[in-house]
Amino acid sequence: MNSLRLRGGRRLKGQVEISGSKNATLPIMAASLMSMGEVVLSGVPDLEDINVMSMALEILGAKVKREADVLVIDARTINNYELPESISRKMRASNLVMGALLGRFKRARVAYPGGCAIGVRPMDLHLKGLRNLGYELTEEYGFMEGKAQQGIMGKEILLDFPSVGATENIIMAATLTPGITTIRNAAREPEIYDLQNFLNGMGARITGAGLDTVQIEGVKKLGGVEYRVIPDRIEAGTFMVAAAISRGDVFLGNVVLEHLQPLIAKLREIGVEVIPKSTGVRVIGNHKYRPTDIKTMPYPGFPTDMQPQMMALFASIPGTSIIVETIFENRYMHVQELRRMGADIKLEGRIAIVKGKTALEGATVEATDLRAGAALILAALFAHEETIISKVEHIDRGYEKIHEKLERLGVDIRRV
Ligand SMILES: CC(=O)N[C@H]1[C@@H](OP(=O)(O)OP(=O)(O)OC[C@H]2O[C@@H](n3ccc(=O)[nH]c3=O)[C@H](O)[C@@H]2O)O[C@H](CO)[C@@H](O)[C@@H]1O
Ligand SMILES: C=C(OP(=O)(O)O)C(=O)O
Repeated sequence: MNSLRLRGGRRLKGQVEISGSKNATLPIMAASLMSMGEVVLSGVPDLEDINVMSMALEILGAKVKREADVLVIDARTINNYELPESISRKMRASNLVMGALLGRFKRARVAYPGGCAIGVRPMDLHLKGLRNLGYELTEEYGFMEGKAQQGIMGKEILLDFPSVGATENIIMAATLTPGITTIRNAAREPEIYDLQNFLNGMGARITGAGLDTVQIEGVKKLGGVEYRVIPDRIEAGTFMVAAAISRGDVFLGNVVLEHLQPLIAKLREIGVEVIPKSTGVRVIGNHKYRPTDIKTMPYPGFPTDMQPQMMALFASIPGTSIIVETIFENRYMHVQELRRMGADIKLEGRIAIVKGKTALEGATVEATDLRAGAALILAALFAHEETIISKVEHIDRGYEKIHEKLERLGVDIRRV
């Protein structure tokens, strides 16, 4: 198992190129299963989660080839609609093949997904939505099994909560289901909009993604497409916070500023200078930050995937900042590790009270999940002495070559 050794105290300086979005690529890869042509994806990040999704597609019978940041997927030959537990358990996003397989075969058998220990993460909203379309869904022996009933037909579906994955699974199944499906209270994340654009590129008829009502007119068949995925807004956000916490000066290339608005607003409130440029964004830190509050919400609210990183930043700002985590009930695993580094954080249910300090101390800590690991890297940039972060495999799920990118910005970091 890998660890990262990181010596804090340096101001980050220079330029970093943001990779393609993990959370956009994963549903797009799943949706490729419905294509009767060749899918060529570019801007695909080199990440463990992407490798797992590639394996899932291959197990289902697709051919997947990778060259640099381009992935070529040929699903014309797939003949299997069952995803075994050995692969499903490796990550939460494996559940996204469900909607695609139902669309393509009108049958699917998918073992319950695994993923980070940030909450229970049930599948009820996915299954309820798919049932509404006329698919019969059963849950037995650790599998979700679906098949089309007579006369499946697009419908009005009202999601009880704007779940990202449920919205994506329903969009995919509805794409190859006759009639018109309308999803109300749909998730509005940029990754949903990217999925819509990708599917429409293959011949789907979807409108409204990015708003709370998405309409899908079922088509009979999808063809091939060449498509570039959007930049990763969470990787970008993490590097923005890295610039801020190290009181550095960093230019980020390959970003979509609109996707970063909830974070930019908070960074500016704190006193971080965020300067949009035509080819990216420049972030300049200083020593006069003010504490603030965040409440995680579905997009365009503040993203839960940036909550741990903001907690690290708050721990470096004298005064009291408050965090309310409303999306995942167990997304405070990083608190205990940040405390080892001297952070003063109290938890009251879903509320975290962070009393910032002028210094943190290096320690031996564990990345308990992906963004918790990112928060520890950020805290380590601010800490005196050396921090050793174990279980880096969690961080590698979502950050492409993170130690190399940080090293180029002047961080004293080693992978051991
Ligand atoms: C691969 C990917 O894109 N992952 C992202 C996706 O996860 P994911 O799609 O799993 O997140 P959801 O939006 O579905 O989950 C949000 C909340 O809804 C609950 N829920 C969800 C589905 C369901 O059927 N029942 C239910 O109760 C979850 O337990 C959670 O508390 O969106 C999350 C919220 O922005 C992000 O943190 C993840 O990084
Ligand atoms: C929670 C995340 O991913 P996943 O949904 O794949 O667990 C994340 O990207 O922060």
